Amino acid sequence: MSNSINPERAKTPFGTPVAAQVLDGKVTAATIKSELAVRVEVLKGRGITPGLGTVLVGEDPGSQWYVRGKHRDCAEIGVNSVRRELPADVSQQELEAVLDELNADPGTTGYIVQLPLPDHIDTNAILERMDPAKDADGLHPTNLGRLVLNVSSPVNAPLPCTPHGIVELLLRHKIALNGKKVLVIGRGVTVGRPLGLLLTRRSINATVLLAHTGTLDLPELLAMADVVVAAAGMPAMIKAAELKEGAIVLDVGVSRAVDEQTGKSRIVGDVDPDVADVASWLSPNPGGVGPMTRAMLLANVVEAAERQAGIIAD
Ligand SMILES: Nc1nc(=O)c2c([nH]1)NC[C@@H]1CN(c3ccc(C(=O)N[C@@H](CCC(=O)O)C(=O)O)cc3)C=[N+]21
Ligand SMILES: [Mg+2]
Repeated sequence: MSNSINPERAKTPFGTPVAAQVLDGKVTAATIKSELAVRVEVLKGRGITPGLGTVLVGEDPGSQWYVRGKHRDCAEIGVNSVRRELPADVSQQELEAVLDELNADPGTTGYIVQLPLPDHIDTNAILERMDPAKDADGLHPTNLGRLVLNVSSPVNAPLPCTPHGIVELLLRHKIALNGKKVLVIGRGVTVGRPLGLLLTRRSINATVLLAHTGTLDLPELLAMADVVVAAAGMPAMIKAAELKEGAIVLDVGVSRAVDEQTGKSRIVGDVDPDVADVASWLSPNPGGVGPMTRAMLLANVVEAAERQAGIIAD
């Protein structure tokens, strides 16, 4: 972090920069996991053990790492998990046959297909092949459709994990978005697009600006945003000087860089570290939205099992 004082910040009554408060995804995810563990016990008392299936195609080390983490998370809250690993050259038909097995397996109450899939696979056809009642990512077209129709909630259908994690992270820090201008950067199907739908619900009531690579004047939008959600995957693209004083900033993008000193790979977010000098709240990366995404996956698995057991989630 630089030592220079942002000139705008220096004009505040405080005179010197005050570091942003941390939107701590690690601590919040741990709280959510302990709440879910109680619900898992209730299900087990009724003879139902929730089970997550993961489907991993190919040997990308990053994807392998994420999937391992998901199984660890399940074990922590008493959820069973099964792993299906397929070679990178698996055919569409073979992959669909695995989904059919998981759809039919009563022990698998929810599952995910780790993305991205290899280019020769039709990803949308795969997502559509899933049983929407077992869709732990909330990415089946039926569940995305329910989000558009505003009938999804934990009661009726799963929500996509990262958008839900972002909303939950804000709620649990008592940050209300009613009437606020939220700039979402990135229009991907897993984050930006569904997040816009979630934030504009009446219960949250934000005004959403959805920016993307075709956006012409991003600085103009950044200057007016009360909240910025950076999900572009462009290292350190959000700079302190572009932001409104006191903005709330969520760093979602994940890029990797090799540390010159250690030679180790490390995570680089979309937000420049200097942003901590002007933001009122900042989600770190790592330690922010990533752990929340994983917690919301667990929530989807538990809620799917509750729906299957006829227990209504709240
Ligand atoms: N079907 C599917 N569902 C997904 O949810 C999905 C996916 N495919 N493909 C890849 C992305 C990426 N993703 C992350 C989840 C957790 C962290 C996470 O917990 N990160 C840690 C640090 C991780 C590290 O140190 O490498 C953190 O932010 O603190 C990151 C990224 C889920 N994804
Ligand atoms: Mg993170």
